[in-house]
Amino acid sequence: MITTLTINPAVDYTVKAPELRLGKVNRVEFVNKAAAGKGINVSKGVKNLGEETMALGCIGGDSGQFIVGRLKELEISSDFTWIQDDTRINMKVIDDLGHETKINQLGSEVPKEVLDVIEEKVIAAIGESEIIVLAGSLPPDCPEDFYQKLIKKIKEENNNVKVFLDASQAPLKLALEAKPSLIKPNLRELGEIYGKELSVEEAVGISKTLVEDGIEMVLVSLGAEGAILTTKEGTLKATPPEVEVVSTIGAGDSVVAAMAVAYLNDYKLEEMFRFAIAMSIATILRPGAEMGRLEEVNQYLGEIKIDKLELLEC
Ligand SMILES: Nc1ncnc2c1ncn2[C@@H]1O[C@H](COP(=O)(O)OP(=O)(O)OP(=O)(O)O)[C@@H](O)[C@H]1O
Ligand SMILES: O=P(O)(O)OC[C@@]1(O)O[C@H](CO)[C@@H](O)[C@@H]1O
Repeated sequence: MITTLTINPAVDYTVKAPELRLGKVNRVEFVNKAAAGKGINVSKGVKNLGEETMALGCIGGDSGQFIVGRLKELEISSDFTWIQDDTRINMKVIDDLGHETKINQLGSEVPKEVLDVIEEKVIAAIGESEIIVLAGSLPPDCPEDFYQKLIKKIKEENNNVKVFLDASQAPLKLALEAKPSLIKPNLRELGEIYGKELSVEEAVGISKTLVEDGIEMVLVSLGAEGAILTTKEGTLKATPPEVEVVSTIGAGDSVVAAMAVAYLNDYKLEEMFRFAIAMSIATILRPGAEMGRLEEVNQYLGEIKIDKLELLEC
């Protein structure tokens, strides 16, 4: 079982406004409404790839009700903790030039008692979970070391459970000390925690250091350029085919979902990475935060080019 935690979920409204004009009335072509937030997206991806998943987190109001209802329809188990305030609504506006403008709310504050309950639920889920995915931003006023402390607690409880982390900024930087099993920043996010813009070569260097420091897998996503994956075995670079993108929203989450499914099923590293990048292609051909499906992933596996960049001596 792959358990996900989304401490700051969202309902995503993705609209297509062909010629987005600032300060004008924009009429939209379509609306896609989705139960989202990074961990929830990972659960949707895991389910589409045929594995069991449980979504944890906190939700509130009508948007919270929508998320619960949608996950039920998708047959995804969830055990959310309710808060008084509404779950946020995130707007994504896609135009004809392929720009994706994302307007993400900060989210509702989560009382300390609720954070404690959620932590307890994560710890309780360890028994039946091989992998726990912690993903997305933290809500306002949530301590920035939330992920760091939670990873430490999970490891104290059971050192065999794998923790995959998809976070950014201070929560990611602080969590590195707790040594999650996998991190998946994009190139910009990795640069942010080192205070500079990074080249891919610099990202490989940093990934090697992180692996030497005890993080098992560092996957840096590079948008249309693909991704790099560094482990003790070295660094692999995946290059996806050129495709006509529908929406890249949730592409990173789909990579995390597929890495988790492949890890659970003991895939060899190269096949795991190929599977994850094929999943991202299946996902970007779908609207909004819809995740790719297994049959589509299988269709793209052969089109992902994997190169070995170098061996890492640890
Ligand atoms: N324009 C594109 N063309 C081909 N593949 C893409 C494109 N954009 C993204 N991808 C695929 O999706 C993967 C993840 O994308 P990206 O690096 O944008 O993640 P991200 O920034 O975490 O995204 P998000 O936060 O929206 O989930 C990439 O590694 C790549 O395989
Ligand atoms: O504001 P956060 O928590 O960083 O990201 C939230 C979010 O942008 O991430 C997903 C795509 O990865 C979307 O479904 C969602 O709206």
